[in-house]
Amino acid sequence: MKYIIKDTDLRVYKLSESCIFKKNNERHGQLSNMASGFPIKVNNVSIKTTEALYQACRFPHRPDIQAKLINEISPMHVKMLSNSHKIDSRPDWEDVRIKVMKWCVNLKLAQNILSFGEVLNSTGSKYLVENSSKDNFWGAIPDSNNEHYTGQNALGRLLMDLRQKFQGSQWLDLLYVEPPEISNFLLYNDEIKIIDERLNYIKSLVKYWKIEHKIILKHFDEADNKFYNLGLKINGQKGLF
Ligand SMILES: Nc1nc(O)c(N)c(N[C@@H]2O[C@H](COP(=O)(O)O)[C@@H](O)[C@H]2O)n1
Repeated sequence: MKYIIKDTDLRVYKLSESCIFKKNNERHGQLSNMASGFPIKVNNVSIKTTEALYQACRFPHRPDIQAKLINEISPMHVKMLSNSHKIDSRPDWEDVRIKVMKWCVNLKLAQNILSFGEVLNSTGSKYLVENSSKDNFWGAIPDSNNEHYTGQNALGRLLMDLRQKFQGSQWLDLLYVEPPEISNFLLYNDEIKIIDERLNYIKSLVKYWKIEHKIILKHFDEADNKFYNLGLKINGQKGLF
């Protein structure tokens, strides 16, 4: 099922059917954009959280603000800092923010495919819902008993969509992340292009195999070379896995 998000779309989620996430250190907290441990690299710039990446995308024409957001350690401070510069947001921000968020969470998975993939898998088929006290756009607001959550839950729905793709047969395609189709998608004045993590994924598997199975190392060395050559050939092309 696809989670197409429309502005008028309020939904009600039952606690018993949902994985509710809020704080990083609570259950399912790793689904939050504020969660650390899922670093991202874009145009060779290291970014600590999806929150920092998402907020930096508000200001493509202000690399100075992007740098402040990216260098900020606390993701909550990132959000507050971004809020303080809201007036400088790209003029079409409201129209493009869902596409940007989708790209951010895709990248979180592509660059942390085993760890974040495990987080997504651990939620089974439950609804994913960001618990927010006041934001019923990205999240959903609990009732007084914390039993029902009402909101558009845009972030949760993007994550459910991502989980569904991750659990499908084409999941390796998620390693090939195309930028959202929007103008001026820039980091530090440089255009953000396709991010292809397929070769890195293969290398990480080969590294894992070498550590875990030293005894059959020579076979994997041979495979490593083959994969590496394959990787060089496939670099930049879609759909070859
Ligand atoms: N931790 C937290 N506190 C809140 O009050 C929130 N609204 C959220 N939601 C997250 O904030 C990001 C969206 O920011 P904008 O409102 O678009 O500036 C996004 O990561 C939501 O998941 N989180």
